Amino acid sequence: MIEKCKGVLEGLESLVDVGGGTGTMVKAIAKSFPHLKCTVFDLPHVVHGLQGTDNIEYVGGDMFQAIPSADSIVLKTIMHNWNDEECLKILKRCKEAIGKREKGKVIIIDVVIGNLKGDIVLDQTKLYYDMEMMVLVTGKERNEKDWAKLFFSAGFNHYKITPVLGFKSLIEVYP
Ligand SMILES: C[S@@+](CC[C@H](N)C(=O)[O-])C[C@H]1O[C@@H](n2cnc3c(N)ncnc32)[C@H](O)[C@@H]1O
Repeated sequence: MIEKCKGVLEGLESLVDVGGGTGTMVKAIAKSFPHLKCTVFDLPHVVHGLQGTDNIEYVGGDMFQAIPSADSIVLKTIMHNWNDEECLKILKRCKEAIGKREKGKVIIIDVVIGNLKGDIVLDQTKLYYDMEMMVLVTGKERNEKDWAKLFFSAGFNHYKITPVLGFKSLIEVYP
């Protein structure tokens, strides 16, 4: 992500990685963007006892209740775990977290089915994950139309999909 989409994070002052686990991705981002104030947000038992740094903070909580406020909210491989109703709740909490910030956006890293026309292997991988999500959790993989419906229903205004991360894409969603 840092190699291929550095511009996505440029100019931002703060970032929250929702469902960020123990902070693997945030540590890499913080290294490349030392002035970016980063928060790793995950369930309390996941972040319990983890030590932050000058620009990394760990916060425990529930993304369905409230998400810490920031310029950018990252959801990496989160949304495909949840059904549409649950995703709508998460996106609404993201919108509240961005508030009226001028640079505010949500950055989603996830599958977009059918956006790389002609790549059969990637399409098959995406559909395999769709099946996995259906069987293991309440989630699914989504095509652009599914994503757009969620974004607009949650009150977002526009979005941009960049298919640069293998079978996953980076989606910027703006209030
Ligand atoms: C599939 S993992 C993705 C982890 C990481 N973003 C990645 O891409 O490797 C989902 C993460 O969401 C977290 N999570 C699940 N429910 C949550 C909730 N209600 N609030 C905050 N985090 C949650 C899990 O603890 C886990 O770390």
